[in-house]
Amino acid sequence: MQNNREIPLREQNIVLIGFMGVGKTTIGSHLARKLYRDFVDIDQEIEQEYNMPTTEIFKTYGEQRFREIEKEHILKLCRNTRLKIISVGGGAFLQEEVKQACLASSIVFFLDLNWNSWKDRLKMLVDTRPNLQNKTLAEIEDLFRSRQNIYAVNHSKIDTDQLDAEEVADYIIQTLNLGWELYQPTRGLN
Ligand SMILES: Nc1ncnc2c1ncn2[C@@H]1O[C@H](COP(=O)(O)OP(=O)(O)O)[C@@H](O)[C@H]1O
Ligand SMILES: O=C(O)C1=C[C@@H](OP(=O)(O)O)[C@@H](O)[C@H](O)C1
Ligand SMILES: [Mg+2]
Repeated sequence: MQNNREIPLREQNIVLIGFMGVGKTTIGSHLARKLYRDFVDIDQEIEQEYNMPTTEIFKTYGEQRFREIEKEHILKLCRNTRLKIISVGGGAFLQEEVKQACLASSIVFFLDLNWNSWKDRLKMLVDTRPNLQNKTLAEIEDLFRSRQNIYAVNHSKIDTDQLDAEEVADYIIQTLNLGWELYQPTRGLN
């Protein structure tokens, strides 16, 4: 496993985590464009591999199989790549090995959103998120709250409540620039 002490800070992958619908895919693609990096969305990779949407993969093969494929994709990226912007699904950090691999090899940003803001997005999410289907609002709130502890260990938490996706991406870039300059300054290198 690549360890983040072996990869220069400025070249480490950036991994976005957080609950379904907080904006990992949208913000990740803005971030990649703004930083001139490749964007990898793990759900999109899996959907391409299986040539079917996530909902169908869950129905046909089950969530357990989805988690195995998800783990394979993420571990491979952690081992073999740098300079990527990676959006992982909201359940990826349920797997301890995935969480540890990301934290060891990459800079992990937790996109936080409060429940009140999140629930306004439910309608537009439910058709494409199998883990939101056939649940009451109270059950979804329980899932939302119980998932928070898997995101609690991260390198930086971004409060996205008051920001649009582009603003979140800009804020992440400011945070990265501060960290990069502090820990691996470019001044005096040439
Ligand atoms: N900061 C934001 N403010 C408002 N809406 C957003 C924001 N980020 C994402 N969205 C919207 O929320 C929905 C879910 O975003 P998505 O990027 O698919 O989330 P995730 O990948 O975390 O599941 C999309 O319709 C997207 O346009
Ligand atoms: O949290 C989850 O269990 C899931 C989140 C989804 O990704 P997003 O977080 O991008 O919606 C996707 O991986 C799958 O539907 C399962
Ligand atoms: Mg997504």
